[in-house]
Amino acid sequence: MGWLSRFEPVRHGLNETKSSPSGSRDEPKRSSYLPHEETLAAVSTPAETTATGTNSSWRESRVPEFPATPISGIQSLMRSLNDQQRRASTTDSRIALVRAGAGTGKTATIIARCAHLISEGVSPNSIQVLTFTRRSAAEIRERVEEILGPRAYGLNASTFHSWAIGLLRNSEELWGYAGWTVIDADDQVSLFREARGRRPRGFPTAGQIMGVYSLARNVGCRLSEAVKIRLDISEEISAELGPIAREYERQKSLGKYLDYDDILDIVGQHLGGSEPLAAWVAQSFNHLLIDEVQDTNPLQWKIIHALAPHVSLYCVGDDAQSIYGFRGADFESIHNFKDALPEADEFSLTVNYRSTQGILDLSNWVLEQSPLDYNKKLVAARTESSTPRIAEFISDNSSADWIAGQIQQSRDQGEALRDNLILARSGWSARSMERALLERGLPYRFYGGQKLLESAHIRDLLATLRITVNPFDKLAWRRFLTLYPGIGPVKAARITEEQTGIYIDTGGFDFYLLRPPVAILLQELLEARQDPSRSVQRAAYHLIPILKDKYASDWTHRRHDFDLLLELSTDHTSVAEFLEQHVIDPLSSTERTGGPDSDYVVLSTIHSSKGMEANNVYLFKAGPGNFPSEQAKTEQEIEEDRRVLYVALTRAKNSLTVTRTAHHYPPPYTRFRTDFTSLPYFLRKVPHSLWDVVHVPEPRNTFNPPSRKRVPAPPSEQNEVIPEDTYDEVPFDDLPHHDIVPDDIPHEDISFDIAPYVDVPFDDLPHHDTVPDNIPHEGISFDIAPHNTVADDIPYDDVPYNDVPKRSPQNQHPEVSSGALPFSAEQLRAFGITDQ
Ligand SMILES: Nc1ncnc2c1ncn2[C@@H]1O[C@H](COP(=O)(O)OP(=O)(O)OP(=O)(O)O)[C@@H](O)[C@H]1O
Repeated sequence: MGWLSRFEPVRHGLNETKSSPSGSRDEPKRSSYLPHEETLAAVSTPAETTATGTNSSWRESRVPEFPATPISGIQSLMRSLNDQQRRASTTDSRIALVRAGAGTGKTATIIARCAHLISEGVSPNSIQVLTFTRRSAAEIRERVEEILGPRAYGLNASTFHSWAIGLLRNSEELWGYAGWTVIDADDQVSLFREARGRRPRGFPTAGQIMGVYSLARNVGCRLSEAVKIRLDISEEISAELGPIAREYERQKSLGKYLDYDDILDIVGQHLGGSEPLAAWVAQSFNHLLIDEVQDTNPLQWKIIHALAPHVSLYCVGDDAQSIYGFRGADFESIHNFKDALPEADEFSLTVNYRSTQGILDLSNWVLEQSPLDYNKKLVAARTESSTPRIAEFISDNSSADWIAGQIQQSRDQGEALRDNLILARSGWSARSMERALLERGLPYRFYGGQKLLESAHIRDLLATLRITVNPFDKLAWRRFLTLYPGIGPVKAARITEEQTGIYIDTGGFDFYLLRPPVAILLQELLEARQDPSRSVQRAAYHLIPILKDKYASDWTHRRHDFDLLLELSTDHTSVAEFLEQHVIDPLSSTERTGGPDSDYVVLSTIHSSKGMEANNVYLFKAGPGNFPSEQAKTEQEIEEDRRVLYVALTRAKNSLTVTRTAHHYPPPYTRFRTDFTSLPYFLRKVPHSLWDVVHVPEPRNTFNPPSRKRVPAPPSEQNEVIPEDTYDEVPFDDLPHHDIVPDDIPHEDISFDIAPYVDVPFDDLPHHDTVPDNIPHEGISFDIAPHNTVADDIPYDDVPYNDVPKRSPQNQHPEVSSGALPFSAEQLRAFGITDQ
């Protein structure tokens, strides 16, 4: 079958052979997250709706749904735990905090906790685990199922956002966001770009404004305070950001959009504002378990706090692994746990089962250098020894080539590729590593890179589907219409206004006013709204010829993504659900490559590597400027970067190799004119006993500046950084990826791979307009690196800043009737949440 024929009219559609996401097993449908009909019926009984949320009400409602019977899986699990873990996982405390260091078995303990509860007779349906990544939610669920078998089916484990959107969706009449579209960071930036308008050079970019606005919402501070933390701008400019945020909110309301921040904020505000509502929501799960609690931000805390009186709360975390401060995570929340919830019992786990003592010694040393007292000295249970290695290179490319060579050698000696984990600070900084792996033909999966649904060709296709779910989605209309030759932004905006107006008046579109191809596709998609795979097929069938032209330069690379998209769509029962789930929990485009048994190297950003471990870990590009990052200015930011390094080091089981590059591209290719010796650097004075220096002969075919004055320092000096005077001008043609930039682009404006740990949408990069559309943007960065501008997982508005209006019926779209805070007594009564 030809490739395009997959997208031709379906006779034997994929839906006919649709299997459950977890395979052929007849898996009971996971419980919907929250108040659904049965729950509503149940809470309508006065005795229960008046639950006050005291301990006794929690205990009374904890009626076992399965008889407690011995299960051999649980017995052997309990035997495999140490005393501390066993005590922590079987506690009777209603509120518990397990605070422990890296590799001490926190994940093992939360899994054991779930298994213990179920074996005691608690229904898996009434256990809700909240995690920070889809991967760890899936891991917890799968491992509990491995231990207990079918008895564990129905355990709820999801990310905070996924859980919160489930809550909004399962009782839409109450919350009032039916038909609203969840938008991702790219769409947010587009709205901010419009709200920002034509401001002069030097004014914060749309991405930066979005970043500070999100920060304000997450930490609950005023916008102007967030600006002071994040941006170095005058008060006059800062004052202009309030109206921009207000306009953003207005546009969101008109387009019926929810951003990431809205999802948690709406839930947090409502639960925090109404105890009966919190009690009602908590009816769906008697046990709430939170993984990585150190990464919760004030909004997430608000939710936990509101639910705490009504459930058994079990939290695990490690303060030394708190690395999400940039999106509002409160490092102190774990320290203040007992103040917030005095009833809590604390448990600690102190023995590390993952790493050799040599690896832990280096990790411990890194924390010991901190002015903060982490009070963590990891001790290995393992008796084998290994000493970490440091290898220094003259360029990132030679470092990447060497790592790839090491992995290839180990594979030749029979080791699995999956035994190797390569860690980089950002998707951008991992690029040269990807190139080296590709060159050697080593399959890899990349965690934390560009997400599938973020790529332009996929967004083009999905825009079409989005209109059918939310006819007011202006961003989607415009993206869809401008795909067609002859329709520019102005015409697209006119058609959008026209059609949304018609929709408000008639509840449908006027197809006669649209061009035939547009009308046909739209009509087909409207009919297929309950069939996501058919929708994807139809949209692909119509649009692929257009997209093929639009992305001609790298079409062969992009076209396979449509297969993946089609595969993903089969896991869902409606287009709305499909679109939403993949915005909430996006899948990296490489996460699904290879079959489940295929062997591949794992390449990950450090932030995405939480909870991972591997026999051999390579920390790529750990030089000055990265640890801490040059963008880390405040003490808190520097400390957070120390913890990022700590997370990276503690992923290693048997061997740990740190690489760094002594050379940085000189001006004019970057704006880095810094003397690197003057930068703070966590690994500058590492005692020689803690690592072995590997002297690597410079490999062939790597970036090698022609007039370089120095060779890598001899081993004795390798803990020192080579001074800046060794950086010579590097001709453009020696820069990696230079060949993707055509000759007519002004090369002076371009550098590559040098924007550490930022995911700035291409269109937000300065100079982006110097690069024509047919150049693959992924390969290009410019010499800017705003610090963590785009956070990918953040929550909405308590209006911590006075200048942005509260969400209320008055400032929403005419059709919208709810969203006001808090719910009225009438609303609560109507939904059986209260009876008076
Ligand atoms: N009691 C035990 N006996 C043997 N191995 C154990 C025990 N507990 C945990 N382990 C192993 O130790 C490793 C680390 O465990 P786990 O991932 O649960 O730690 P963690 O505290 O969640 O780590 P991190 O926070 O660093 O991701 C895993 O390989 C796990 O199988």
